[in-house]
Amino acid sequence: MTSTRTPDSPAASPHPGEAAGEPRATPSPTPAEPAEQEGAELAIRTEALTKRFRSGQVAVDRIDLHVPRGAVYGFLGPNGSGKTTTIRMLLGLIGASSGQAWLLGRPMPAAGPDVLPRVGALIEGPAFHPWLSGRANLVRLDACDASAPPHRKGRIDEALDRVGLAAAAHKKYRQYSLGMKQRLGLAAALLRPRELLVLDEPTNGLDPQGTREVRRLVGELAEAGTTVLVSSHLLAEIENVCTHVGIMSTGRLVLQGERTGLTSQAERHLWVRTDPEHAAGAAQVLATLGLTDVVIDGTELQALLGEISPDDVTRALVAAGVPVLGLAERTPTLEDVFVRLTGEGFDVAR
Ligand SMILES: Nc1ncnc2c1ncn2[C@@H]1O[C@H](COP(=O)(O)OP(=O)(O)OP(=O)(O)O)[C@@H](O)[C@H]1O
Repeated sequence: MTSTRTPDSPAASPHPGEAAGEPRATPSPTPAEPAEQEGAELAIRTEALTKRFRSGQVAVDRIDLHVPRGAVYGFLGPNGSGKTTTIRMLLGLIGASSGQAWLLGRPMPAAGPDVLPRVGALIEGPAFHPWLSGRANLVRLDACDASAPPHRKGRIDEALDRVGLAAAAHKKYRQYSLGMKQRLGLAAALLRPRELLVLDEPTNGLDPQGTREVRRLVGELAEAGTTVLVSSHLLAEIENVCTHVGIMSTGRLVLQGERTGLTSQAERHLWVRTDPEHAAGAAQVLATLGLTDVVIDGTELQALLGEISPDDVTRALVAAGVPVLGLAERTPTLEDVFVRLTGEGFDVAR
């Protein structure tokens, strides 16, 4: 289950699997690692942040995250690639084995008490009471937040409304579907304005309509000036709403930057559709022209275009007697970039 944990509340005890006796991240800045300043350009920064569990597994391997203020940063990667572990370190819920992290320009976990009230989070972990209604759970969470602004009732109703839970507000939490639980977690993160929102897999358990709503909500929050870090193992679900992305693969940050820049550098793809009798012949034509990585999937073909123009491909196919039922240059997706970088499908788990 994924629910919310407000980082305002005291940090959780170390994760059960956390390595004991390991060196932790230096909590306060040293002269060699100067503190970032309030108002720093980056809402989140890490330097060689690393987590090694007691099992010996390095779940997060020296990552340097750069999340600019005002960005919607898609923190992407297959299941098990280290996203949640990173987020838990960022929020001070588990200690780092080495490396350093700053939130809103302040070193973590040392500055947690100051900085976490300005950060909303949706992350894994039990936080809601099963026998209370969704609304009563929010009232309870809000009451624990000493720095919450007044007018609690209005804020709670507004948060429930924003995530589409107004009608189910009085239902008991244990009767909520996974998607409703997820929405309640989001509502808790939205109880008051935050400078930074950290959402771990917010679309988990949501139907396509719920996923669209989360995307819209993230867009609205960003427009209002909130920096949002949103993690997902479903690239396509989230990539369109992101201004920046960081992609994890087996604990390493393999790619980071502005989303449009990352895909425009990727290689051009061609998609062709023909009839069943001509698919193999079409593949032959593409290969002869110099296209690479030609893949046939029924009557559809995909290939890397290189420097060849789609018009030349159309002419060559027609000249070879291949019926061209469809042909398009396809904009590479982040998944294409990921697969090319890692040689793995995006849904690979380990
Ligand atoms: N307490 C723990 N002890 C040992 N290994 C752990 C622990 N927690 C996580 N791991 C391992 O660390 C790796 C990274 O896990 P993490 O939950 O950070 O991945 P993730 O990218 O968030 O995955 P998902 O998308 O499935 O949530 C995984 O291989 C996981 O099995």
